[in-house]
Amino acid sequence: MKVGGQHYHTIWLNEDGRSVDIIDQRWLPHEFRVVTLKTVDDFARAIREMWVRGAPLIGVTAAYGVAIAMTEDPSDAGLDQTWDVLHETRPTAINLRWALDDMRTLLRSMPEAQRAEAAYKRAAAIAEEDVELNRSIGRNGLEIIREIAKRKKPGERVNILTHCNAGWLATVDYGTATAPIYLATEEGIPIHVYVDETRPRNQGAQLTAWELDGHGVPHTLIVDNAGGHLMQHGDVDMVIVGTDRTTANGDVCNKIGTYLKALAAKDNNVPFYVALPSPTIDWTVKDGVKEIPIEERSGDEVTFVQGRGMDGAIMTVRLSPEGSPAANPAFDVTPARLITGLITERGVSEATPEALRTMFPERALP
Ligand SMILES: CSC[C@H]1O[C@H](OP(=O)(O)O)[C@H](O)[C@@H]1O
Repeated sequence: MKVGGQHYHTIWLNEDGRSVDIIDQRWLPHEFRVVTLKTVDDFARAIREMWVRGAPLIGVTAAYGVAIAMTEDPSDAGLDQTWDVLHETRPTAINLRWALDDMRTLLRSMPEAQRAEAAYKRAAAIAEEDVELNRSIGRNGLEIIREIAKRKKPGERVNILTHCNAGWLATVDYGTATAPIYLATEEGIPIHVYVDETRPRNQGAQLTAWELDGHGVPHTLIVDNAGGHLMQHGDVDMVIVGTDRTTANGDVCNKIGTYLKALAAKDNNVPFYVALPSPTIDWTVKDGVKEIPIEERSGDEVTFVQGRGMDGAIMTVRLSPEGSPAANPAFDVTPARLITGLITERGVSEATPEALRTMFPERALP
């Protein structure tokens, strides 16, 4: 997407054909920093410390991490070691394991001398596929926004609530939950987005707000706990969020707080949609609450917050007493029963095993 009039992806191969640049999202919205990843450990750190984040982008980053590893040690042992190092970075987004498995399966069947070139080619293809998937999700989600817009009075906006950042910063480009929002804006449909700040990492306040501001999308930043109140008062026409792993039954794992938004939406008859690129479906899992590993991040992310001081410097401050430990589960699972629809690249699916099997017959497990 455009940043200051210049088009960017979130990740790209450098002209040396080996190193990879990323937007280091830890400093947004205050600073736009690009960093170069040159070793497998650089890639692992970037994922683990959330320099890059978002399920699709984590997968693409890992794919390039495998590619650079093949320039260092293209042996089977090197490939397995790289798989292990990158896989242990973050446990919840299925795209990480999907991308690592995709790369290892491809490369294992090849002579070592051909692995590096093939790996970069495949990583680039996965990145390009992500952009196309998101464009399709955008088109399919746009239909929903169009239908809601038809029911609005002249001059009224379609009010959309989103949680965390499932924007172009969570993918290579376009985003998943934001793709329909961008297309609706381009089409001239009057929309407005309520952006959950999304404690504790504040992906909404720092990333989604920055994205929407940069693209002229009307939006209002709200605290995470305001969404239910807004829905009770008819101020939200639809909710659209992303996902880090969706089960074969349609349960959706996403950033912590998503489940509570879905409960409020159900209670107020507000349609709750999930933008779901098919690589984020884990066909091996049925019950999301019981089976999806939920990342437990450092309590410091809860007890400290980063921002820009009055002097313009970026700083981190403590929020709570030193004697108060914090728990920090990074995701939760929204049961399929609370979901109106899954907006995939092939269309909008009900959140049921039958509907997902029908939409992706070649992927569903017997
Ligand atoms: C398009 S997937 C985005 C998804 O990833 C985010 O998690 P994190 O920022 O911790 O990687 C969040 O769950 C988003 O919905």
